[in-house]
Amino acid sequence: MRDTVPVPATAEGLPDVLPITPLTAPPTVTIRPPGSKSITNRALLCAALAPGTSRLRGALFADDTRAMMGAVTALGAGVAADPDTGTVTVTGVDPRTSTGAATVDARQSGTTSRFVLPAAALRPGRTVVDGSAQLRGRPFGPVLQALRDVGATVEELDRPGFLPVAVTGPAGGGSVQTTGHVSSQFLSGLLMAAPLMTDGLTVGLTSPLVSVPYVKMTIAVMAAFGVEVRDLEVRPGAYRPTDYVVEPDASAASYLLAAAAITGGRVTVAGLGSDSLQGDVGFADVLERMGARVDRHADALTVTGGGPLRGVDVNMADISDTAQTLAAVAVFADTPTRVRGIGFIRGKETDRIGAVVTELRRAGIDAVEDEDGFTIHPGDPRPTRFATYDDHRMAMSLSLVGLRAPGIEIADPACVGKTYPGFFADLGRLS
Ligand SMILES: O=C(O)C1=C[C@@H](OP(=O)(O)O)[C@@H](O)[C@H](O)C1
Ligand SMILES: C=C(OP(=O)(O)O)C(=O)O
Repeated sequence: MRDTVPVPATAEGLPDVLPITPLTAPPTVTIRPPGSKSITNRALLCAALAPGTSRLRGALFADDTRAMMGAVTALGAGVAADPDTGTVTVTGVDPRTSTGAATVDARQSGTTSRFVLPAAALRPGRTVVDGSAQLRGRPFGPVLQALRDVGATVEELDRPGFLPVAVTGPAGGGSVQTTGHVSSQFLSGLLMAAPLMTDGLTVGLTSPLVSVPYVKMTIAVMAAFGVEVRDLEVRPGAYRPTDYVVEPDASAASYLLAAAAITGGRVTVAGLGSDSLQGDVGFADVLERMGARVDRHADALTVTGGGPLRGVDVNMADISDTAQTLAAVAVFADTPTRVRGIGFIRGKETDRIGAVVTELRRAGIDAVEDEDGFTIHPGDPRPTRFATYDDHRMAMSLSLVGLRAPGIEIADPACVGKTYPGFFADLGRLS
């Protein structure tokens, strides 16, 4: 066990441009993707707020979780990370007793920044939260307003509603209203800090909630650490230090399962069972609707391709991190695919609707941008160097096109380091 945070942050060693070689035969392979980013970052924060020592196993080691490890360290928790065994040992802190100045660099991580702001608002000390230029372009207004409403002082240090911000507590809690349609991460962050607010917290939503399964995941991880959420109400209380096992990442699994569907192979994702906490396992249901075979086991998920794929009309508001994956699959279907309900993904790492449509069009595919999603007409992609917009999901999704079409290259492949540093190594296991 090492006593710093020696986390491999990037997909080191990747070239500036990576050619993808089409598969010569359908793959039959079992792969265990790395730990879930979303569960790792929730468990890290709950553990950091629990008095005592918690141990996370199967945690993700990537740029986003490195950001959260750094963030909770800045709030005063102890973090000892061992990437070789996937174990993180966290020594919790009571932020309400923490008075010094602190600085958090959330890097590119939406979860880290949106989860840590309410936790930082528990501290009587002043915490500056900032991130990469990309994260500075993503919305924060709703959570900043909610923190003011529960008694914290919030200073927007640049543009109103954006990072960097300084937050000074303590946040007393009570009840607060916030929006649901921009990001579910605001609600998740408020809920995780809530038990340490003097009055607890009840959250009301002023607009429909997107990414609903992530809030259920928040409630499940909080429960594992001993805190109950009922009807978005949290009573004052304490987290319990816990040994916690992190599932493999279901969004990461979407690329591997999609690869099976488009190449007529069979891919089993180990460790993702039918009782997964992650909504993104539902991506397999979409592949099933398209004609792939899906076998669900207690501790694994298998997709088998082979027959023709039909286009689908699908609302992906619950599983929007897999929308770009579906765009790549849709290229190889027999009929068009329409994805709805995901207008909010224009505010992620990039405008994901505009980006995926632009890139597929550059490859000669008839892709159309809709206000709340996109439509992809099947076609034969021509050789193309895909731009990836510093968005890990652009790189991972568009590389799927190259498993069938010759001449596909991925620019800046190292951007996968945000959540899946070993992605291209795992993709190579398909050939
Ligand atoms: O809570 C989480 O762990 C996440 C929620 C989703 O974001 P939004 O709620 O902003 O859609 C998702 O896109 C992100 O990758 C992880
Ligand atoms: C949107 C994502 O991440 P985040 O919001 O946590 O930065 C993602 O991983 O696709």
